Amino acid sequence: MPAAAFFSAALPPPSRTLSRRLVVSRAAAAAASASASSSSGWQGGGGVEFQGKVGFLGLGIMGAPMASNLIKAGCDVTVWNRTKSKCDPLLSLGAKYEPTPAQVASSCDVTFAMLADPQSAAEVACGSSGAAEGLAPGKGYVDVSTVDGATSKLIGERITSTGASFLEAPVSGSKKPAEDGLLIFLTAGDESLYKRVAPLLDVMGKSRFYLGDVGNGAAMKLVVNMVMGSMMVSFSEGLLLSEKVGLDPNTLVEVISQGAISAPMFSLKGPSMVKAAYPPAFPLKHQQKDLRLALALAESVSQSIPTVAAANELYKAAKSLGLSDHDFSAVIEALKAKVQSQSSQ
Ligand SMILES: NC(=O)C1=CN([C@@H]2O[C@H](COP(=O)(O)OP(=O)(O)OC[C@H]3O[C@@H](n4cnc5c(N)ncnc54)[C@H](OP(=O)(O)O)[C@@H]3O)[C@@H](O)[C@H]2O)C=CC1
Ligand SMILES: O=CCCC(=O)O
Repeated sequence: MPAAAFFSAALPPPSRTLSRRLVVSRAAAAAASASASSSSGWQGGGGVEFQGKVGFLGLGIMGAPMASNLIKAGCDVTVWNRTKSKCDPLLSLGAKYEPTPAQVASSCDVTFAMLADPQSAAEVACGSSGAAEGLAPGKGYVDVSTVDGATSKLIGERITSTGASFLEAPVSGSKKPAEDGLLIFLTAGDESLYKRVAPLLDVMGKSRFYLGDVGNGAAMKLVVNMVMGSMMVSFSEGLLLSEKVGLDPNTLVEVISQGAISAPMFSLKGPSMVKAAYPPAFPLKHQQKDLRLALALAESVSQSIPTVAAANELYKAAKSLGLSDHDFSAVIEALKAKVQSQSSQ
């Protein structure tokens, strides 16, 4: 059975409301696909089939492991990255290379893009030698970068003007989940493209949400990341305060891990934050970008998000301290600097 037919049969029909969504975990997809037969082409996790060549643009912290997982799963992958040397590890795994996004898009059936920010996502999709120049009817473009809804719509309009299909699919989950194929996809846009690439999403992720119109995936991602950015600031304040009042911050991390506010983020980042080590998994500059975009999203519906606004100021201060390329947990250093300057006044 073709993948699209399989998914139409296996998934519940979406409701007609704006919030309509399909939520599928990899376990559920694999279990359902065990009963589906397949004839030829690539067999992904759970026996679900994807036919065609896959392009991948942007091989940073996230893009490289995502593309790598597709290659390891047996997909025919063609890569491009602005800094060409970052393609080398993927080429060693068997990927092909094309020198422009347009050439990747033109040589592949579906192209994924994982770029830094709205500007780079738009440039790679719509700029000179951008992916749109290589797209045509029957092809698909899936933007997994974290951008704002307006940028995503702009990219989507350019992509669909070529006759190709567009899906926005930002991800929740960082470097390790990307390496382990455990990302969460927040998709919106062309539903048949969503169904077509579902087997690929299931290689790279543990679950996928289909959220309706383009912009809804971007909005969901920004809301999630604004909560995360504020949580990190609050955690940083707690770590510093615990130390200042004579407690061991490592014990605070342990106490938090056992209670109602336990979160993998605190357990994972806490021990290295106590040692003032911030190896980049989620670069601080991207977290600040997401807070900036979340503030604009809130502004668009006249909602006040004062905690996020305050957190954003701290991330901006951290950037001015030269911490942009460190992990976002380095925001604690901006707090330390603030506390120090207050105590020296
Ligand atoms: N790291 C994380 O934990 C997560 C990140 N994200 C989001 O995913 C996206 C990528 O993140 P991440 O991989 O961490 O970021 P990186 O900074 O590691 O990678 C950014 C990528 O964008 C490319 N790029 C930047 N500017 C341009 C440009 N002007 N033209 C072409 N390419 C460009 C870079 O190319 P080059 O190598 O040449 O610099 C690189 O491939 C971001 O939107 C981020 O917010 C989402 C979930 C988790
Ligand atoms: O955008 C980055 C998200 C990082 C995470 O979900 O851990």
